[in-house]
Amino acid sequence: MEDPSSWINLAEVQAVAHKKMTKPAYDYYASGAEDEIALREAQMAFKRIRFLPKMLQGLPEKCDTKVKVLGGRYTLSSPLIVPPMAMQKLAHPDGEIGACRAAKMHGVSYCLSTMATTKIEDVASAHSSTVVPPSEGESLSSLKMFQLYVYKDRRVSESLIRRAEAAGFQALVITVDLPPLGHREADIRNRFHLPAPLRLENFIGESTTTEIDKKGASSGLADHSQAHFDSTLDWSIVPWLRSVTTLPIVVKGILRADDALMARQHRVDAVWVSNHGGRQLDCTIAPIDALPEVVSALEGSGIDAWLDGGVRRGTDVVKALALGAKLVGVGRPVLWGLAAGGEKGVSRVLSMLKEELGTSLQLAGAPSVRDLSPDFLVMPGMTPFCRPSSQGGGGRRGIVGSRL
Ligand SMILES: Cc1cc2nc3c(=O)[nH]c(=O)nc-3n(C[C@H](O)[C@H](O)[C@H](O)COP(=O)(O)O)c2cc1C
Ligand SMILES: CCCCCCC(=O)C(=O)O
Repeated sequence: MEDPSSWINLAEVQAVAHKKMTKPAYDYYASGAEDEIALREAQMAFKRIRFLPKMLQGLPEKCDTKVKVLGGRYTLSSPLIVPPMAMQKLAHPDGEIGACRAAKMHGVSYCLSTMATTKIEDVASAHSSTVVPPSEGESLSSLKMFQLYVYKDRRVSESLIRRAEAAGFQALVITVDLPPLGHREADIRNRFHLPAPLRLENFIGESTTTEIDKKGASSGLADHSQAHFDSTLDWSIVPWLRSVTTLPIVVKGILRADDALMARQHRVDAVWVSNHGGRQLDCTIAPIDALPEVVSALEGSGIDAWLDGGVRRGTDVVKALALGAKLVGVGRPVLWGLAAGGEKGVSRVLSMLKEELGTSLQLAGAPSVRDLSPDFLVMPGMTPFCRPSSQGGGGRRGIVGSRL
């Protein structure tokens, strides 16, 4: 199991990573808040959705995965994104650089966390200098984005934004579902802290103390977020961000249609449906179950809906796309790949997922990700039926909302 090419699914990679990681690091990555209902539910909700595949569609040999995002500004090779995840060197010395390089090599977008163990500028230059060979005659294209936690001292946030913009990041993702930090019992029990020589590199030389690198009485994460993160944010943060940057703004952590409408009113560029991997408020709705309402609140606005949480299979990606997501994030499996095999491990995780996505599109009968729609799915509690059209050609499908 040492050789990434021997892995055949994402669950297997987690088992390899588990053996290699220290308990506090593994627990920090794997765990959710409190009883971990939201964590489990995010995955389970995908499994309750069924496909109604179309046959004999005259598909191309390889289905097209290109997507347009951020109001059509960018055409990307893949709908996949690595969401922001803190402290990637806890997994492997390749850390954020290994993960962003592997993502770029697969045409997968990458979002860097504020709480990284590698400096913004170093990640940007590693990403820019990664040369992607054309794949089947086509050049792969993806984005690099920066995720922001808003600090009580706005000068800290402003300086992070300016550094990210200067370094060439193409969008700013603001996370709105933390703080305060969720109640993560494993981290409290382990008195989680960042082991030396790892540091939160974006704060070196800044006045912000990090707390995370000292073993305290409880979780260093909770200490840091309580000391520095602004827990009083409201929608006025969007105009403030606009006053600091011209980058597209993505709001991450939305689960409700009325919040999506507020995002629309504030003209954000994308709404990222997420429950933070079940690490914040426990017992939240699964992101995939929240997606349809958010998509309908954004309809006609040109604002993208993106999604993450519980994505572990190509079929999960297809389901999210069919329900209207433009980008789909895969979180922990990337960390498991990193822990188990560094950059090569992340590369293997992304290649398995891309392969599963390609196969699932073909089996579902969709020539491209843009051809997907809810029509390919049977949602929980609904019974599919097919009836012949009155003209006798083809057939029309409907969904009866009766309970199974
Ligand atoms: C170890 C870890 C660290 C994370 N750090 C951040 C972060 O710094 N910023 C953020 O917005 N989300 C963070 N998240 C949440 C992810 O961006 C994403 O929403 C979540 O992992 C998706 O769920 P999944 O792991 O089931 O794919 C983190 C998640 C994990 C597992
Ligand atoms: C300072 C600690 C806040 C946690 C930052 C990382 C994160 O979002 C997570 O889920 O963990």
